[in-house]
Amino acid sequence: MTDLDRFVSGLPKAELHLHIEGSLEPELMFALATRNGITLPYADVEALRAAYDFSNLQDFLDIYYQGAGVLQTEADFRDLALAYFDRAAADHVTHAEIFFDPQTHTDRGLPFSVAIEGLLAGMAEAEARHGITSKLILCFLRHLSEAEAFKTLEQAEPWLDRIAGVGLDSSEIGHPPEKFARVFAAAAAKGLKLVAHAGEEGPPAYVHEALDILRIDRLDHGNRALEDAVLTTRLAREGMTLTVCPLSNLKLCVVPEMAGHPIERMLGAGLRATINSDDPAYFGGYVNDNYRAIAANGVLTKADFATLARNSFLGSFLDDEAVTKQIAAIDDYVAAFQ
Ligand code: HPA
Ligand SMILES: [Zn+2]
Repeated sequence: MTDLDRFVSGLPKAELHLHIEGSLEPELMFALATRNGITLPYADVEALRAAYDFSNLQDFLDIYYQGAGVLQTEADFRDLALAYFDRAAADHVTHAEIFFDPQTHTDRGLPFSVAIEGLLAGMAEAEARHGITSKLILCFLRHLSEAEAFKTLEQAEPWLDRIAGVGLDSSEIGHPPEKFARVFAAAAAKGLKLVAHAGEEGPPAYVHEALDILRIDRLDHGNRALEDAVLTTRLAREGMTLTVCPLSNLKLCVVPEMAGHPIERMLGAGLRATINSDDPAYFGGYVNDNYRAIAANGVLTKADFATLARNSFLGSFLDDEAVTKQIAAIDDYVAAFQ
C-alpha cells in the first residue's frame, strides 16, 4: 500500500451515497436464498459475479432488482445492513446516510414495515457495535409513476421521525426530476431533506430541474453538470454537495476510464464533491476502494483527500455540533499522520 493509500484509508469519513440493496454481496445473496427457499438463476457465487458486467445503468438495475428478491424478512434486512456497516467501519466510515428502495420490496408483496424495521434494527446494532452513526433516506424509483411515489410516502408516515430524507433513483433517462415535483414538495412539507440522482446518465438539464424544481439539498452523482459551465459555477457558488461514485461510474460506463475522473475537475472548480461507493457489492469496492482508485490517478494530494473527507461531513445531514466534531477528528488525523 502506498503512503497515499494508507492516508486515504485511515481518514475518518462519511458515506453519503450508498444503496443498501447494492451492498448485498453474492455470498449473502446465496445464504439468504437458501434461508428463504429461493432458487437463484445462477449456479454459484462465481457465476453470479461473472454476470456483473454492465454496459450502462439499466444493465445493472435489472440484476440489482432481481438480487433484492432474496430479502424476505426483517432479519434479512438487518443482516444486510450489519454486513454493510461492518465493512464501512473497517474503512473508517464514522457516519453513513443510506438509501433504501421500498418499492422494490412492496412491489413483490412485502409490507413496508419489513424493510424499514429490519434496516433500523441493523443501524441501531451497528451504532452499538462500532459507534458508527447513520441516517436513512427513502428513494423513489423514478421509472414508476408519481402516484406510486405518493403511495410510498404515505406508507412511510409512521416512520417519518426515523427517515432523514427522500431521494430519487433508478433509470434516469426519460424520467426527469420534474416528474416528481409534487412528491418532493410534499416530502419537504413533512420536514424531510431532499436528494436526487441527476447527471449520472442524464443531461445537465436534469441537474437544473433537480435544483430549481425539486429544490434538492444534495446532488447524487452530478458528473454531467460539468458539461455546463454556468451550472458548474452555480453549484460551486451555492455550496451544493455532490456525492460522486468513481467505481460505479467506471462499471456503468459513465466514464471511459478512471484516469481523468471528473472528481478531479470538480475539486478544481471549487465544487463540494465527496467520494462514495453507490452499490459496492456490484461495482467492485467499498468506500476506501473508491478513494484508492482516485488516489491511483496520481493527481489529487493528501490535502485534496482531506478536503473530500471534510466535504462528506459538511454535506451530511448531521447537526452542526456533530459536523464540527467529525471535522476536528479529520484535522487530528491529518496532523498525526506519518
Ligand atoms: O447508480 C445508481 N443510479 C440510479 N439508480 C440506482 N439504484 C441503485 N444504484 C443506482
Ligand atoms: Zn446511486
